[in-house]
Amino acid sequence: MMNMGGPSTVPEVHDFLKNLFMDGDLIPLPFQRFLAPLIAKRRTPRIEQQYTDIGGGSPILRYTQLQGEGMCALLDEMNPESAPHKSYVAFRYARPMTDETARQMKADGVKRAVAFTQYPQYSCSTTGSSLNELYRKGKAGELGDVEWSVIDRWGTHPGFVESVAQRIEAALQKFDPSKRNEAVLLFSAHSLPMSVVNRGDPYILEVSASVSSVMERLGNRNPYRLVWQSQVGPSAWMGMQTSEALKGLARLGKKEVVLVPIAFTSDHIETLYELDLEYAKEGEELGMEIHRAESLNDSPVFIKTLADIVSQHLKEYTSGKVGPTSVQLGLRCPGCTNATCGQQKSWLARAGQ
Ligand SMILES: C=CC1=C(C)c2cc3[nH]c(cc4nc(cc5[nH]c(cc1n2)c(C)c5CCC(=O)O)C(CCC(=O)O)=C4C)c(C)c3C=C
Ligand code: FES
Ligand SMILES: [Fe+2]
Repeated sequence: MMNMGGPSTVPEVHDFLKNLFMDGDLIPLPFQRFLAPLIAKRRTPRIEQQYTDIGGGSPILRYTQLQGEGMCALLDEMNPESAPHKSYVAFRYARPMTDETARQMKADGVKRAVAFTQYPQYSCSTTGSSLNELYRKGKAGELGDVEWSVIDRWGTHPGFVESVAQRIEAALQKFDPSKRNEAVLLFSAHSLPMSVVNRGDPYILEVSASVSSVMERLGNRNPYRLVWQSQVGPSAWMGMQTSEALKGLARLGKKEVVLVPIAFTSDHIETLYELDLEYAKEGEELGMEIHRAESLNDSPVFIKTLADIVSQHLKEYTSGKVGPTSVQLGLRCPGCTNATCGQQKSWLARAGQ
């Protein structure tokens, strides 16, 4: 289960940020090895404070382990032919990282594995970075003799759509019935730098597709927008910004809003800090009633969905109906200049043979 990860405790914030700024697939910096530790150090106090404010750390490891265990228990029943199933966590910027997990898998004698991204929608800055890391470890011989296949995106899977829709329905229940159909559904996703969007990254399209599917499932009863949050640094990022959207809606007299995190499956600093603390406060000052759709976290419908996605993948891969990755993963962004992306794709495409 691949994801970015988060610091489980406040003292882990610095290493998390350092690993993040060292990632040239996410943030290409000149003199990366030199600049990354400096930027990380400068940002650490502010981000430490944010993790302190949300209760002392990120819950992502706890939720990922819980989701993985629930998923495997279901898979043992659904796909007895490949049982027993075991989940491992491979985070990009926090422990357990890819190399640590690879060592554990080797020690356990794993011969067949599915690299399952936990980002529903694909971006080269997120899932792509995790796959590039997997490729580097594979090339260095750290992964042992494992047959890999990849689940690289699932943002319109009916189970995912259903899980999000149920969280939105629960949030809508909090409004007075007279206001319920007027509430604006404000889907919010982590933004991307325009430099990434403009090289042809598929993330914006895939997040939009998730939103359309969820709205269709909800019967399009509420007006909605997709907006973007968590810009970092001075460059141009995809907009409109979530905080600006809230102010704009207040100005237009639209005071009932449901905030819906759509690009992360468990709580993290962005839901708990930005959405709940910052925007809720802002909204209150603007006289708004804002409720947040809960993250999927330990949702049983979502855990069943994870099992369904893997079950279907295992069956289709084993029968030869699909290859080791999606067809879509095979195409590099038209503006890609990162040689690792090309090597990663040919390594993964051969991995199942
Ligand atoms: C699908 C989600 C995410 C995308 C896409 C994404 C792209 C992206 N992020 C940065 C820079 C930073 N992101 C930071 C934190 C962070 N990012 C995501 C998710 C996505 N990022 C999460 C879940 C988190 C936080 C982890 C948590 O526990 O909440 C940070 C560190 C925080 C900070 O310093 O403000 C940076 C930096 C870029 C440049 C980028 C696309 C290229
Ligand atoms: S940046 Fe998208 S394939 Fe390299
Ligand atoms: Fe990010």
